[in-house]
Amino acid sequence: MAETTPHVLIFPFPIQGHINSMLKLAEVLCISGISVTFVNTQRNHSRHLTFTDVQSRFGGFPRFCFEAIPDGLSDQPHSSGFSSFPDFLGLLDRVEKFMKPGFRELLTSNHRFRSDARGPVSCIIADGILGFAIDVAHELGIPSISFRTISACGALCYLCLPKLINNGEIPFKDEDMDRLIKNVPGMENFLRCRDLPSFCRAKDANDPNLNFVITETSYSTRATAHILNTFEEIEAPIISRLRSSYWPNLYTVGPLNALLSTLRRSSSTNSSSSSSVSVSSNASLYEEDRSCMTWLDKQPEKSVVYVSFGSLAMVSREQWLELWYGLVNSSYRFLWVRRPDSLTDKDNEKSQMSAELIEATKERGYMVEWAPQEEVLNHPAVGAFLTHSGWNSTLESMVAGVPMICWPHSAEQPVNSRYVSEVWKTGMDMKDNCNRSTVEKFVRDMMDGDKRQELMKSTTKVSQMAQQSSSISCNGSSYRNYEALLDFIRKSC
Ligand SMILES: O=c1ccn([C@@H]2O[C@H](COP(=O)(O)OP(=O)(O)O[C@H]3O[C@H](CO)[C@@H](O)[C@H](O)[C@H]3O)[C@@H](O)[C@H]2O)c(=O)[nH]1
Ligand SMILES: C[C@H]1CC[C@@H]2C(C(=O)O)=CO[C@@H](O)[C@@H]21
Repeated sequence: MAETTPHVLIFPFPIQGHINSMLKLAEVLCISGISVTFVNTQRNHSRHLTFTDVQSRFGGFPRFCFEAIPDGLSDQPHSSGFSSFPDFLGLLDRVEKFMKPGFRELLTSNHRFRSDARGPVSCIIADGILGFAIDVAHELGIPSISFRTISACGALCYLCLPKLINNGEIPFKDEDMDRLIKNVPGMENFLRCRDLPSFCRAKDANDPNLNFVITETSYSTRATAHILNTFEEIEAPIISRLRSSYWPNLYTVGPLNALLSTLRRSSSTNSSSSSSVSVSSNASLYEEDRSCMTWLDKQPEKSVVYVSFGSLAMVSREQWLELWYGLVNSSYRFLWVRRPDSLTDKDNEKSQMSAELIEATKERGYMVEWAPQEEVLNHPAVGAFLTHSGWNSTLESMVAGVPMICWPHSAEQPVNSRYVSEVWKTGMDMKDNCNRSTVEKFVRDMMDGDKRQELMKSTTKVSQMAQQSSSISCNGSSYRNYEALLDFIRKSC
């Protein structure tokens, strides 16, 4: 009997950091001959068509298609949508009112997939915080895989939150943020109160954001299998504990940016077609300003600090100015991404800018609203990354071999920044500090201090491990795990 080609439906939480990693997984599966349907929201699908080359990127895969479901934004300007953390509860409301029924309708309606030449959906890969998608999969008898797009260390912290509450470790009882946390196994010697996910700083155990992540994380344990965008060598003890205590059928296939590059190279070498392999993996919901690449081309090697805080972080005018003065006073060059919707207080920012700040910025700074980040991190002029420690940014910096100065904002970023500084030694943690003298000191220490030599040794080693994990010739751990995931998906259909 002819082997049936699996038809996998992939469904991300509708924000940049989740879409990027899940669209990379979609392409990886397409290269392996799997039929893939990628479910976007209508707003994000429209942004992808406007700001990216996703149509040509997936045009060579006839068994791939996008589907777009309602998001409650159709009557709002194109620029609106979820792009700031305070709007999180507004987004959750739209997930409940529009995405949940829209997803169910997509899966249960006849006109969608029944006539689809690719055959019915045989496996659903849903974002680890969209628990309702697991319910729909169970109702339809379709195997479900939960893909949590954060680090393994972040995921373990979330899974341990009920225990932290039961043992009185959260909410915090006093102001001592350096007290060690006892109830996250494997982190007892270095994880402090201030390093826990930002939701743990809630004053009330019934905080809605805290309860959302606890509920969705517990939901995810019902999936048939789990995926993480990480690699065994960087988080081995945590991954082992996740498998033994929570997610026995766990596939670690990251860094997905490295795995995708590997499979693209392998595919273009093997395929007889001369079609050029897409090099872009841009899934941006904003327009990239590529002028920064021209500016970088004019800068000396390893001379630039790249500054970006992801797609959700909100920064006050006071924080911007402290960062700005710190960067300028460090005397190093900087490329700064200032997402247009990231300022909490837009008015009279210019009034605070002194003439010397403006002059110094012209001399050695460059600012864009959104950059081709992976290309920037791999540019020879970039010597360090001042980041918010979002997991995609952290992985991208690791693969590129760029050391990080971490200024975490929200979610599991504080856990990531603690691991970067204390465990992986691939950067420094500036957590809870944003004054100009601290920023200046961190940049100087990073760019030319003795500390840099030490950090570059471990950063280079981690970069090599990340590349090897997805290497076919090295039979890398993530490549092996990806092959095992493919086997699981093929047996599911
Ligand atoms: O100018 C820019 C800035 C960012 N990026 C890309 O945008 C993504 C940002 O993702 P990430 O670094 O993970 O940050 P967030 O957008 O903040 O991601 C959210 O989702 C992540 C994955 O779940 C979590 O780790 C974070 O805490 C959460 O804030 C990355 O792939 C970047 O390459 C660009 O392409 N251009
Ligand atoms: C808006 C944030 C709530 C938690 C989500 C998340 C996760 O998967 O745990 C990481 O950060 C954000 O993307 C989401």
